Amino acid sequence: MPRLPGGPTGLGTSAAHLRPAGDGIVIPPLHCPRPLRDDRGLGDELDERLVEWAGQVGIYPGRLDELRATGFGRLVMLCHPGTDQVERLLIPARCTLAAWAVDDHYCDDPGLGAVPELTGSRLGITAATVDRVRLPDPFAAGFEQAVRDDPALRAVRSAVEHLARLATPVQTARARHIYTALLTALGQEASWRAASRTPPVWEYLINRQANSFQPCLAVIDVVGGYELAPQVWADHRVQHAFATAALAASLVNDLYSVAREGRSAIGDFNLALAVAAEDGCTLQEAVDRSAALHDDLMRRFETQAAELSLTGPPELCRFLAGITAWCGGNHAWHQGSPRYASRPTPARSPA
Ligand SMILES: CC(C)=CCC/C(C)=C(\C)COP(=O)(O)OP(=O)(O)O
Repeated sequence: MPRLPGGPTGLGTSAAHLRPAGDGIVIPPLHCPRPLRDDRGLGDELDERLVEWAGQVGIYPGRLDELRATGFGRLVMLCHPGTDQVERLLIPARCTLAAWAVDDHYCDDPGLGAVPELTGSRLGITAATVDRVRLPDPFAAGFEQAVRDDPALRAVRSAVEHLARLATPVQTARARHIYTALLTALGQEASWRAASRTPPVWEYLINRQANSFQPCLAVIDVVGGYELAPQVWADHRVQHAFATAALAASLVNDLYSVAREGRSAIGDFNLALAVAAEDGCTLQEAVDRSAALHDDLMRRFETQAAELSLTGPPELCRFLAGITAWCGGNHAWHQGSPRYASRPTPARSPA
């Protein structure tokens, strides 16, 4: 693991102060861009619309006030500064919330019905929902009934349908593919949980590469109203830069959720917990090493993006700038969302 660097430097570097993460753990300042906008009114409007949608599909029953306060709409407002069109921003907002709902309802939160023995089976059905699987009759009816009966599946289907209305077929296929890889990785994590096993750091990082914000980054051009051509997307250098940024952004989540995941009732995973187990160091040292890895990845992405932007087509430059903006918004959101506050999350609201 890289050692802790000397702190953030340079233009656009976050000047975040040391932040308590609970139990006396402190998150060091991270090398991450600042968000390009913070429009609270727009974030609130998106949150209201998301809560309305969540109520319709039935996710987070009894927790809609907590959901509003978590601010997934605010996250999308911060991460996609190129538009203030609510309907357009609701496309990634629904996809993001549906992914989080699958994670919470199936994997992480027994209060929302997560049962470790059922996780693999549920994720498989989710993948079929993402992929619009078409079964021959009479079996299709059973699958359709399962989707109708399950709030997380209803959310996934609705989010992907909304996406497909705005996205090109190429973009929709890309999003479906990445979403399915996320579900595979959630299954890998579920097997660690079932075996009460903390993975070695290398295996954790393989998982976190796909169990990550890749599905959010993959729709940046959809929100922007342009299309990254399939041959550009398939370029291994573009894939590398994309994966580097997605992993860095997911390590931001790991850092800010150390306290939350440490007090999980069902067992949860993050890089610092894996590092502490492997290296036998304190949790604070593991957090510092995780932050250093985040910073290393962000700098790698900056170099990769700069090189690709020199020679790539305009859409690629725009996409890479979109990833940078997304990372800045993601960091700002994690700093402020009550989901990651060291205090317990707000009490449940009535259904
Ligand atoms: C938004 C999206 C694509 C989410 C899918 C997976 C997911 C929920 C994350 C990458 C966030 O990480 P984690 O599961 O650790 O989230 P929490 O710390 O529980 O908020």
